Parts: sequence; C-alpha cells; structure tokens
Amino acid sequence: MLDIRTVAIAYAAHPVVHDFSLHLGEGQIGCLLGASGCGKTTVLRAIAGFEPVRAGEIHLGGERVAYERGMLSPEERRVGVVFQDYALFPHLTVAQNVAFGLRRLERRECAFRVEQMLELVGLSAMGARYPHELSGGQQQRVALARALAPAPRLMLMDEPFSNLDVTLRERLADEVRGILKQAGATAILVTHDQREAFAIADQVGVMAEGRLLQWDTPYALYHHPADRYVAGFVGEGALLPGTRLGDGRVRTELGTLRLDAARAPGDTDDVDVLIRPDALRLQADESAVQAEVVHRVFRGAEYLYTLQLPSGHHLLALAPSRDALEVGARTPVRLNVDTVCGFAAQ
Ligand SMILES: Nc1ncnc2c1ncn2[C@@H]1O[C@H](COP(=O)(O)OP(=O)(O)OP(=O)(O)O)[C@@H](O)[C@H]1O
Repeated sequence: MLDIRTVAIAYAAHPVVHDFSLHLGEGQIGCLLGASGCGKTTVLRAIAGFEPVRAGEIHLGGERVAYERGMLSPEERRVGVVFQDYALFPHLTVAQNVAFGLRRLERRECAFRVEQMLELVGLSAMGARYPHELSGGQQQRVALARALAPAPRLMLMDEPFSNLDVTLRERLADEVRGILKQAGATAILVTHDQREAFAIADQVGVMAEGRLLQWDTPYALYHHPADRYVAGFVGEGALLPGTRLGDGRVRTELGTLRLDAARAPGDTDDVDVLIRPDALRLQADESAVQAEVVHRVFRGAEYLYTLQLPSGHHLLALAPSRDALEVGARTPVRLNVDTVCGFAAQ
C-alpha cells in the first residue's frame, strides 16, 4: 500500500531526511519512532503531500504520488490525517465534524456513514455534542472517525496521543489499533513514545538524524536490534564486553553464549553483547557470579535493579518486587538466555 523508495527531503538548503525506504502492506499499521528532531514528521508530511521529495519516489496503492520532479496534491492522494491537536472544528457538532469530508455523498448516505463511524469509535451517543463538551480521549476518537469516514487509502497520524495523560496513552493506543484494524485501514503514525509504538504498530521504524535505522516488528526491534543505537533507544538493557571464540560463540563474564547469527558484528574479536533486564535471573544457585545491587527502582510488579559485576560492569535486571533485594545486597546472577546480540566493541 505504501512504498517509499530511497527518498531524500530537505528544507531549503538543509537536508533533513536521507536515503529513506520502507514498505507497508495493506491493512498494516506502521510507526516511526525516534528522538525529537530526527525527521519523523517530515517523512509523514512528504507522504501526505505537504512536502516535496528531492530524490527517490513515494508510491501509494501502486500509484506514484511523489518523485523528484513532481507530486500529487494531498487531496489527490486520498490520505486521512489526524493531527496532534485533533484540529476539530469547534463550531460544528461531533456528527458535523465527522461529516466534513463526506460532502460529496448524498444526505442519507452521509448520515449512515457518520453513524457507522461514530459507532466504530464508541461515540454513537455523542453526535450532537460540541468538541469542547468532550474529554481529550473522546476528541481524539472524533478526529479519528472524521479521518476514516471518507475511507482513505492511508491514515497518517502525527503524535495522536501526545496531548493525553501518560497513563491513558498505552490503553488508547491499543484501542485505536482495534478501531483501525476493524476498519481495515492502513496507517502510519509518528511518536517518540516506544510503549505507544509497541502497543499500536505491526511494524516500527527507528529513525535517527534523518535515517531509518531499522524497520521491523516490535519484537525484532527489542530482541534483535540492528545496531547499538537501536539497542539503546528501544527498551532497557546494558552492554557487556565479550571475546568471540570463532565458532559463533562469545565468552563473557556471565559465561559463554551464542551470538545472534542475524546480527553478526563483523570481523572483530571484541564485542559488546546486549543483555536485556528480562534475560537475568537473580538469587540463582550459589555457584553463579555474585553481583551487588547498586540501585533499584520500584515498578509495581517488579523492581528494576542496577547490578555491579565483580569486573565493575553494570547490568540491569528485572525481578518480582515481592522478593525485594536491598541496595548493597549481593546476589548470584545467571543469564536465562543462551543467544545474545553482539556489536563490534567501541
Ligand atoms: N519548516 C521547516 N523549515 C526548516 N527546518 C525544519 C522545518 N520543519 C522541521 N525542520 C527541521 O527538520 C528537522 C526534522 O524535523 P521534524 O519535525 O521532522 O522532526 P521530528 O522527528 O518530527 O521531531 P519532533 O518529535 O520534535 O516533532 C529538525 O531539525 C527541524 O528543525
């Protein structure tokens, strides 16, 4: 449905996005994730038709909509856009807002479509209200219904949850995922919140400085990051030095492990392996390596511990908060994985 091929985008003389390619299938939800200023919104604007491309091509549903010397207008692309601030019309009711993009439809057909959309987003009873009479989450769902009503080829959402309470975001992201899937929509959204990205998307792209570093499932991003930056940006964890043994294994302070074959760290013998907090078991048998708890953060069900190994290296570990360890306590630790990602040591 969406095919971006080696696209470059610039503002005047400033290149902002470089050599950017991705593919999103019909009915899939994609998400661009990255630090502030990395170019996420710029990519979204280019897909929508608000920004030209300097090189490469964008194809939507098999049709070329942007290339170096030309572009279709946003209307011609038939994309739906949901902005950060919802951009609802304050003087129109909820139903009139949703009907806004349906002016070409005959009246009865339009009313039917509005009803269908409000039902989809769970706001059937609110059609006669005005936006200011709704909560932030409800307004966001109206914006979604309005964008979905004309059945766009692609939905684009720029930080759709950023105005909402942090605790609500993950739940809403999951709810919106359900709505988009039920509507059979293909969508791409932008966020800097990885929990949100994981909750909503089938495919997530991590961007840094205008480049797409990895375009993958949330699971693969977490467990098989393409490089050190992605490893550090997505999820928690620490890098532990190791020495390659030449048979696809690596020796570390916590034992000998297999290296993830999909992420071979090149020719180097010195590698840093990625240890996620869920890969460590604390209070293991006494023969395991002894670590000291140097810090801990309460997470409710779990504590996130910072552990110091005898070498002085620090690791992060998650463990049930009921079996709490105090700062200063010593605990035997073991890895409960036998394959790890390794990156060339720096
Ligand atoms: N209209 C513009 N003119 C010139 N430079 C711009 C313009 N819009 C954005 N930029 C620059 O382009 C770069 C990418 O901006 P963009 O808004 O795409 O980043 P982002 O990843 O969406 O950031 P955020 O998460 O903060 O919204 C930034 O360095 C920004 O300063």
